[in-house]
Amino acid sequence: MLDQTTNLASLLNDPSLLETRAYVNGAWIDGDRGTFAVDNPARRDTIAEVADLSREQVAGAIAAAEKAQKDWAKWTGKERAGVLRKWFNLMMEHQDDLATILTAEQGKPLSEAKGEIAYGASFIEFFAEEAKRIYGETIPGHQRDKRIMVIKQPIGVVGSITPWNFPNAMITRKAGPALAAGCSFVARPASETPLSALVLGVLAERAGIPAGVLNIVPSSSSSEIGKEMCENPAVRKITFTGSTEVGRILLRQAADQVMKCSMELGGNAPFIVFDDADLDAAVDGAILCKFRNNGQTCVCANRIYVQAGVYDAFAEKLKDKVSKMKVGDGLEEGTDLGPLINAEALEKVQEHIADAKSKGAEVILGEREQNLSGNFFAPTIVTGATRDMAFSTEETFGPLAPLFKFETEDDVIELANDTIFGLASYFYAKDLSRVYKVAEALEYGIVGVNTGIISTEVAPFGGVKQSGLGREGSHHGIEEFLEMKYVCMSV
Ligand SMILES: NC(=O)C1=CN([C@@H]2O[C@H](COP(=O)(O)OP(=O)(O)OC[C@H]3O[C@@H](n4cnc5c(N)ncnc54)[C@H](OP(=O)(O)O)[C@@H]3O)[C@@H](O)[C@H]2O)C=CC1
Ligand SMILES: O=C(O)CCCC(=O)O
Repeated sequence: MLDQTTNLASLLNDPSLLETRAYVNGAWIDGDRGTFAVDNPARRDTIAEVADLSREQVAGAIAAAEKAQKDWAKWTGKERAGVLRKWFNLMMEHQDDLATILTAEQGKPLSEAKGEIAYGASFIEFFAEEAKRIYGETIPGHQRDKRIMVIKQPIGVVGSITPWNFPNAMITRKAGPALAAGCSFVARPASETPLSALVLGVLAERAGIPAGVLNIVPSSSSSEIGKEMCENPAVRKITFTGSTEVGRILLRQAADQVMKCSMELGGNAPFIVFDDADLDAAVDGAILCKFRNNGQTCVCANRIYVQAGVYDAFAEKLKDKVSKMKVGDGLEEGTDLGPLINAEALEKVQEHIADAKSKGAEVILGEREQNLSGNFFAPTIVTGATRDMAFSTEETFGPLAPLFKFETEDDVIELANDTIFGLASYFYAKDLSRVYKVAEALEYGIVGVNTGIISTEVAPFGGVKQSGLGREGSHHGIEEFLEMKYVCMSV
């Protein structure tokens, strides 16, 4: 455990993995703006001071990435696959240390952090394999003397901005396909969780990824760095995960350069339990889906709709299981729910509960702030949720499960789709025709049927409506980092 007398490095098998300087052009550098503090959300104390890069330093990283990309693009797919594979192996070899660093700065339980490292590494493994399969195409010519060939080429320098909720996997899900495609990468991690990003730089260097191909640029000024990435003509693509609000800002900024953008933005996932569902399986699925990462996931259930005939039984079973979940420091054995990321996140959960109560909802479990020193909050269930309550339209991003009652399939589809978001959705049902109809009717990029976990490197992750643009993961994920060129030959 971390306390006043134990520092983070002493908890690691390989303390040299803990890096606080930025990684630019293969060198570890200090920030022109000094350092900024990284806090442990379980104790609210500072665990590291990290290099705070200026906008000019990030411009330098972009210039280095532009230069390095020219050679990297010439490597064969198999050569790129070789070093990416080494990077993957190193992540898995140091999985325990990477997870300890992640939990220390982000808060999630160590077992979940280990899961995230394996999940994050899986994108590097998957896209290392895809590096060899960037196929073009030939098209029969439109005239007798014409031959048409389509080739795929790396888009160039990629600017990446990622959030704190998955400080490892959100970077690897972007860097894996980018590097496999032959792009170079400048990553600006969330200011709450830069250590998990920097350790990826340490391992990339050890794996032999050439200088300048991967750059990690922590900075306390996200807006300045976002502007540099959008305004610098060397950057050809922005890839972002975070709130829809910031996604809109980046899209506006990127418009001036007509820059390609991938956006993984907010969600407001409905989780629907029909009366023919296996209720115990639905309860287990809801717990995984709602409380993973303490509800701080854009694919977490935000609204739980339960059909009238099974509403009370579902609420009772859910309450029974959730009441046994242990809240505590993620580094302690047996913790199911760690702290929330910061005080604002805690306030948002409290506001959503207060709003719901003022409109008639009943709290059947939780609500209290835990009697612990960090950003802890007890998992909370409210019944009697209605569409005028704040969580109907806004992501809570915390451990609050609101239960809405519905009568018919048509009603719940209308309710579920009544949002500007369209990332993940879930439902539990057995009737086959219902399963098909509902899966087709949900206006979401992802539908989980009889499962609460949908994340995998082999499937295309992404949303419709204001949840974003583009897909990450699967063979589709690499297309986001490639340009198509059509070559017309007269023979
Ligand atoms: N889709 C998802 O996975 C996520 C969704 N969210 C949603 O967003 C809400 C707010 O969370 P929050 O962390 O504030 O999300 P943000 O969208 O504000 O932050 C995500 C990333 O964007 C950076 N950022 C913030 N403002 C700018 C800007 N103007 N230009 C460039 N980069 C910027 C942040 O930097 P910095 O770290 O310095 O703030 C962070 O790295 C959550 O409650 C949740 O609803 C949040 C995180 C992930
Ligand atoms: O909140 C996010 O954007 C990350 C989703 C994590 C996952 O891939 O499951």
